[in-house]
Amino acid sequence: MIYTVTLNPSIDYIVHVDDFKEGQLNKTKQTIKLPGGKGINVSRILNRLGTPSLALGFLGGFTGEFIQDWLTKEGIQTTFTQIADDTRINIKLKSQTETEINGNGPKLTSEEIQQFKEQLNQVTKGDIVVFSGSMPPSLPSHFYAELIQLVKEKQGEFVIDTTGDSLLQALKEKPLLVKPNHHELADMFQVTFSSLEDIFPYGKKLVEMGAQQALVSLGGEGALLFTATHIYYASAPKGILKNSVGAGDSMVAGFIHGLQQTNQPEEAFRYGVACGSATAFSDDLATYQAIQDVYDTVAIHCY
Ligand SMILES: Nc1ncnc2c1ncn2[C@@H]1O[C@H](COP(=O)(O)OP(=O)(O)O)[C@@H](O)[C@H]1O
Ligand SMILES: O=P(O)(O)OC[C@H]1O[C@](O)(COP(=O)(O)O)[C@@H](O)[C@@H]1O
Repeated sequence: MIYTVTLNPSIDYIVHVDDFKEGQLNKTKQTIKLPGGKGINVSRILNRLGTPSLALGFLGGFTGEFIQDWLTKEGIQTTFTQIADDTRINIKLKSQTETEINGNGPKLTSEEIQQFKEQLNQVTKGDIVVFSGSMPPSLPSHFYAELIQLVKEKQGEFVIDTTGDSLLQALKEKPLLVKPNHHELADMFQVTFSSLEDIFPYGKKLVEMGAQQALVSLGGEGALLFTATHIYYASAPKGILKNSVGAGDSMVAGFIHGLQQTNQPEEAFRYGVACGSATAFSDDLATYQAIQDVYDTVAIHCY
């Protein structure tokens, strides 16, 4: 079974404004409300690819209900821990440029946290747990480390898509996959990248430090995959950018799906790139058909 863990889900409120002017009254051209949060996005794409998963995390209030209803309608299995506070709303403002305002997240009680941890007891050998995204402020900084230990005790595998120290600490536990984007990778090692080759030593480092596979996404420039033996590069498939929110999560979902289907990292990479780009070319996350259309155009170069 694949479990996705979204500790800090969100409603993604996507607001299109023509010619946004700061400090003035602006009118929206179009608004879209979507269930968000990285693990939830992974579950939604897996579902479209026909790979079942169980979505875990915290949900509360009217915002939590919106997300739960949406996922139920899509036929996604969920066991969210109910919380008293409201799930956050993240604003994605699309105008001349893209601006994001992400909420900090709700308050969690110690009972709610304990209840959530008990969910991980159902993990068994060979299951994959996908830990994705930020944590609400009431969780301790070592929370992911604690959850990873729980999964390892059960002999499960884990994927982690988060940033900074939580990601660095997780590497020694041998994640099946990590997926920083190039900005996050540069921040982690306090460096700057000015060419594709600049990224190579740091991608390799993720593998040397323990990752079984490391995807480094490059937005509209494509992506790199580092394995113990190879470096693969895929330029981004061509299309019209509509909304890149969730592109990274779609890539993670595509990779996991591809790996389950074929057990070939290169093939998993192809699925990952197809899902990421297909989502970037869609208002919501990519549909199955959009993914298939892009899949046929992905070209991979092996270094
Ligand atoms: N403008 C774009 N055109 C084509 N593909 C894109 C575009 N933006 C993102 N993608 C695809 O989605 C993947 C993940 O996007 P990225 O923005 O790097 O992730 P994140 O959302 O985690 O920052 C990229 O590696 C690429 O394959
Ligand atoms: O948990 P975080 O890091 O605050 O990110 C949450 C945001 O990330 C998203 O999951 C999108 O992530 P990506 O664009 O990286 O795929 C949004 O749905 C959500 O608003």
